[in-house]
Order: sequence, then structure tokens, then C-alpha cells
Amino acid sequence: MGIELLSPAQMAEADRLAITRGPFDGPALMQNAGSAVAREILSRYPQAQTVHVLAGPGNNGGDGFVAARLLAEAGVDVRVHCEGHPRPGSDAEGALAEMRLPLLGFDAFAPQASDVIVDALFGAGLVREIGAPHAPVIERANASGAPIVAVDLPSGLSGETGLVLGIAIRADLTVTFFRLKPGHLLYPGRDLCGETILVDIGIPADVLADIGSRTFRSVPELWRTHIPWPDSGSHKYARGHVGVFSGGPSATGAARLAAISAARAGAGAVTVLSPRQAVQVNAMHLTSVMLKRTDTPEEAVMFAADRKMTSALIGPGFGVGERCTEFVLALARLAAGRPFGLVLDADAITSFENAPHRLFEALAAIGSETGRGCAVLTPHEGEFRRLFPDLADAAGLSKLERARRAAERSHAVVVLKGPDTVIAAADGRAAINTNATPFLATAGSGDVLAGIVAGLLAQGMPAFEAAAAGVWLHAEAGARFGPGLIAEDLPGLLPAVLAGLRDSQGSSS
Ligand SMILES: NC(=O)C1=CN([C@@H]2O[C@H](COP(=O)(O)OP(=O)(O)OC[C@H]3O[C@@H](n4cnc5c(N)ncnc54)[C@H](O)[C@@H]3O)[C@@H](O)[C@H]2O)[C@@H](O)CC1
Ligand SMILES: [K+]
Repeated sequence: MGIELLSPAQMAEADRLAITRGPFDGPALMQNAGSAVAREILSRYPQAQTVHVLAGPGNNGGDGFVAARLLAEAGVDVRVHCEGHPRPGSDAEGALAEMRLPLLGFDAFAPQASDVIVDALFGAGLVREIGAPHAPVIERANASGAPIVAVDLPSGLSGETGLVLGIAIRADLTVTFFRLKPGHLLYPGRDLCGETILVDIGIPADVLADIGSRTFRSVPELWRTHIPWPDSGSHKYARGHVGVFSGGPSATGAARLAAISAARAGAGAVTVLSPRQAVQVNAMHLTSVMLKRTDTPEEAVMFAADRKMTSALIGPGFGVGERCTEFVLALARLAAGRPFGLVLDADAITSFENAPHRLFEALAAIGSETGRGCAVLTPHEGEFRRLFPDLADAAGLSKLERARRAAERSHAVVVLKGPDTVIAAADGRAAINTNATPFLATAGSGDVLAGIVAGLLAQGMPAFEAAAAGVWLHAEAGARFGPGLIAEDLPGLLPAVLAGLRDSQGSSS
């Protein structure tokens, strides 16, 4: 299953290119789409009394007409509800002409819980809020208790943003075509889709080269080849040295959690840089991770240069304020023009709430290309709002777009966390993570994620790929543990997750 995500406009372009290039013309693609829907219904709901097909005015409705015809041919009791007529000359009009079933109005739509509903009202062509006469039909469908199969997208869901335009179908199954759309993966869209299956309807993959999508599902296929596996010549400093900055004596756990996570992610050496007052408490809890007393940004920079530090993480438990901003700015200067990865999380983000431009200017100097320094910001929604209040409040802007614009503005890779974490790079690439588990919503989980990303950066993995891989590894570890997960469990789960990745090298998932 391809990893590119297409906006509805890009999907329309894919349809158009496919139709001009062949082998399938518009009606044939529609036939393939509608028959995939009918096939799923026949195999999943063989006991259904009646299948109600809700057909809209565009080609999504056309897919519905094809499915209705095929289901009726298979002996199913099918009722097609539609208002208005498809556009003359459209593929949907052709599909309607072939269907030869009576058209019922929306008023006659009265589904029983034992029926099945096919939602073919709107797909990629949804352009405005749902109103009459479709809103009441969607309400009735959702309230009926009958399973709903959505064609392409649950009607009312924006394929571009994952947001609802007024009201939306809550589907049990969504059958979509060629490539997923961001709306299938971003919340609330992901919930509204139910199970989503992707069907090949004969659109040739080479149309993607013309479309040039820069949005992806974050699965191993996207970043696996960049994972830095050690070879026989690797010594510990060749595998990178991560510095993790500790907070004061009562806030040291976050840094240690991040440090051990960086080590588990493969960094050859990890040092906790601790203020004097916290050295003792850190020393009591560290074994393979090293410890260095560091009270000033100058000491940090000197140590980093002396000991060939290749990445640093600052923020978790560090404390909000001017001291934090000074450390961050010094580390950003260090990273400018050399291969050094800087991960800013939690307090390192919040400390710039009153002057985000100071941070962005410093990060702009780093540059984000492979082989040079790079920065990764890992905000949750609250921290994101502190740096990018206008983006956080922009109505109708998708999480994908917010992350993308934030990356462009900050000159960093932005990891906007949540159940649908988005990873975005300043060059326009973006990925949506898909393997999260709700068990990851636990204290310290973010520290582990930041540590994993710092560990991967230290080994020279490019920032976008390291961030995306870090999010995936973190989620995969959480999913393997399941109920009862606490953040301390996560680092110990990484070896098995990494081994699974290495062993499946070459296959896709
Ligand atoms: N031959 C083709 O072009 C193919 C099309 N496909 C299907 O076609 C769909 C896209 O078709 P369309 O581009 O015609 O788009 P849709 O069928 O999603 O809807 C477009 C129509 O809905 C109207 N509309 C949009 N928002 C509305 C609202 N809120 N209230 C009332 N009316 C509204 C538009 O004016 C237009 O008439 C895909 O989602 C897919 O299901 C697939 O069958 C593949 C082949
Ligand atoms: K639909």
C-alpha cells in the first residue's frame, strides 16, 4: 500500500491523469470503485436485509450507483436514495443509466439496524458545509444503528483536513481508492472512517511523479533505509554522543529517562549534563549513562566540543525561563554549520513563549540539510500554541498544515504530538504517524520520545527521518506493552522493536 497521501485536489488530478493515460477510462475506474464497495458489503454483511445507498450529486454518487447495481445483481434488496440528477455527461450519469433501479427520495430513507447503509453522498468533491437536504439524512443514518460503509470518505469529512464540515457520517468501514487522504488519518476523521481499506482501482502509480505529493504515512518504508545500524568498524563515539540536560535536584527524572532512551535508540555514548545541585541525585541513578556537571552554557558548549557531542536534548524537566533560553541559544550556535542535532522539548519550547522569533532566528542559522546541523521541536498542542499562537487558532487549518507552516517558520523539523502526530520539515515534507496507542498518554512518555529522536540524530540520521522514526518506534514500543504502561517501560521495549525493523528490512509495512 503506497505511502503517499493525496489531498482531494491531488486525487482529482490522479483520476484525470489516469483517465488520459489509460488503461482505464472514467467509467471503468468508477466500475472498479463501485465493485470494490459491493464486494466488501457482500463479504462482510451477507445477512443484511436491505442495503440503502445514499447517492450524492457527483461521482461519489456514481460509485454508489455502480455498487447498487452490482448488489442488486447479486440478489440483495437495494434501495437507492438520491435527490437531483447527476451532471449531464458525467461518469455518474452513465452509472445511473446502467443501474435501472428506482430512485427514492431522501424522505423515504428509513433504515433498520439490521440493514446496511452505503454512504455515497460526497467524497473528494466536498467543498462546503453540509446543509439541507443532506444533513438530516446523515443524522438519520448515524442514529439508525445500521453499519455504514463510506465510499472514499465519510460524507461531511474533509479529505484534506480531517475536520468535519457541519456534520459527518460515522462509518464502520471506509473504502477508498489509490492512496489515502490526510483526512483518513487526522482526527476526528480517523474515528469517523472506522476501518479504512485502500483499493487499487487501476490508477497507474506513475501518475504520482506528476503530482509530487510531499505528504506521507509515517511507516518504516518512509525512513527505514536511514536507520543507522552499526557495523564491525563502529566504536562508541562513531555511534554518536548525546548530551541530555538535567533540571534541578527535584526534576532530574525526565533527563535520565530521555538519556536511557537515547542510548536504547543506538547512540554510542550518552551524558547527562547536570547543574551542581543535582549531580548527586543524578549520580545515584546512572550507570552506563555518563554524568557531567554543567552550570553554564559556556561549560556545555566546551564539553560538547571536547567530547564530540553529536546531538543534544534540552527541555524535559529543565525549568522555564531565561536560563533555559540561554542554553538553547548557545546550543543553536554550536549546531550552526556542523553536524549536530538539537532537540528542543517541553521547557525549552515554553521558555520562548514571549519571544518565539528569538528562537526561530537562532534555528534559521542552523540549516536543516543532511550533513549540517539540524533542529527538532517536539511540542504537544499546548506547547505548540505558545510558539505559534496564530497557527493554533487558525480556524479550518489542519493539523498537517499547522505543523508544516510551523516547520517553515521555525526552520526546524516540527513534531506536533498527539494520537495523530504530524512530523513536518521546513522543506515542505510532512508525515502523519499512524501506530499510536492511547496507553502512551502517560507522564514521561514525551521525554522518552525526545530521547529516542536525539539518539537517532546523534548517529547522523537526517532530522525528518529521525523524527518520524522516533515517533513510530516510541508508539510501537507502547503498543507492544499495552495496559499498565509507564514511561520507564518504554526504553526497555526498544530493542525488540528495533530488532523487528532490522529483521524485516526490505519488506514494507
Ligand atoms: N471517474 C471518476 O472521476 C472517478 C471518481 N471517483 C469518485 O468520485 C469522487 C469525486 O467525485 P466528484 O469530484 O464529482 O465529487 P463528489 O461526488 O464528492 O461531490 C461533488 C459534488 O457535490 C457538490 N457539493 C460539494 N459539497 C457540497 C455540499 N456541502 N452540499 C451540497 N453539495 C455539495 C458539488 O457541487 C458537486 O456537484 C471520489 O470521491 C470517488 O468516490 C472514483 O469512482 C474513481 C473514478
Ligand atoms: K462518501
